[in-house]
Amino acid sequence: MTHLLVRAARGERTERPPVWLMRQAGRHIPEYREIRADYGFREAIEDPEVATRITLLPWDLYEPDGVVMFSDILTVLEPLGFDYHLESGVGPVVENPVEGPADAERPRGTVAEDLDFVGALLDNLVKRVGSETAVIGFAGGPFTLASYAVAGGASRNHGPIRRFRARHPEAFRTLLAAFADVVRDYLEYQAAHGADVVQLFDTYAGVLSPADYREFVLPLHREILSDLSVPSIVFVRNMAGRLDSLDTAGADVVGLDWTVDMADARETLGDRPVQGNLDPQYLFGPTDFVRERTRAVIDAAGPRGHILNLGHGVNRDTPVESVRAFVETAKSISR
Ligand SMILES: Cc1c2[nH]c(c1CCC(=O)O)Cc1[nH]c(c(CCC(=O)O)c1C)Cc1[nH]c(c(CCC(=O)O)c1C)Cc1[nH]c(c(C)c1CCC(=O)O)C2
Repeated sequence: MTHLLVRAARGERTERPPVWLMRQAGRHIPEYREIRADYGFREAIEDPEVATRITLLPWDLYEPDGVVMFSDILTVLEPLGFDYHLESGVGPVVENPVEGPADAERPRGTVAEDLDFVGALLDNLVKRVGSETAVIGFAGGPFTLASYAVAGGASRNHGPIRRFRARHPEAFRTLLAAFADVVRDYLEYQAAHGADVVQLFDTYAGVLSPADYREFVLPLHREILSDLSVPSIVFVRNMAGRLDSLDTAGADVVGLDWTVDMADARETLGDRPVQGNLDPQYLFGPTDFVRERTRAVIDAAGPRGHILNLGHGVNRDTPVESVRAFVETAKSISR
């Protein structure tokens, strides 16, 4: 059986839109917060049994059309030669950030060895729910990873990596290319372990000027995504007005944030399958409002090649009832 999510990713007409949520396995779920009281963030990610339990929390609550492996985009920093941890209240911290242009390339590890816990997690998921729902893998994109690697953590408007691009364009290019090589290996590794679909989160690449995105990042997106052995989704925020660029990133599906009007996106992108794009903050409104706005997204996207999702990750403290209303709206459709 081909999963509904895969059929939509290929651009088929579906009887209803498949639905999942970015960051569905996380802090909006009370049981997640309980598990995290017993395990550190990296401990949870690196223990395949704990990561399996966390991945399946939203499956137990909502039965979405895909389960996204519980992991983080930053895990791949390890084979790239960076150490990191998550600091509560601060966010991710990279302990040995890029020091300068000479530091753009470091000795690299191997994905299959350094990230063997991800393969074990995917094996578990395929065994447990693979016949019922799609298993979704993912990786961070080169720009988003490089932003953390250069700034050493979250940064306001990604100033450090943008300054690095201005001062050291060749080192910037080398750094991104090294990241892209590992990311491609990593996504193929996930496909080999049974991921049905993979998503590239280059969430922050939209802070670049259109010309810089086209020159430095787009060719790498193509290198990563073209000819992968499973369908792929590309997600970059703040690309309203330049979806034509994103359309050529090599992905089967273009992810849309909530600042894009779905009907406009359809006009620009033609037959290209799309994913999105309800504003995650709408889930803090009344459930009738959630249903109505979700229905509007589904109607604007039409019956062919649409994966219903939020326009970005689900926020912490989002009511479980709202997420349920969102998923049920997709499931109630029959066409
Ligand atoms: C930039 C980025 C990161 N991580 C990710 C991105 C790209 C996409 C996006 O912007 O949403 C992607 C990500 N992070 C996580 C997933 C898991 C799968 C899913 O449910 O979608 C995915 C796909 C789990 C996580 N990753 C993280 C958590 C929270 C961990 C916790 O506090 O328990 C989860 C559930 C930690 C993390 N990791 C990162 C950030 C910014 C944070 C939050 C820091 C904070 O606010 O405390 C880096």
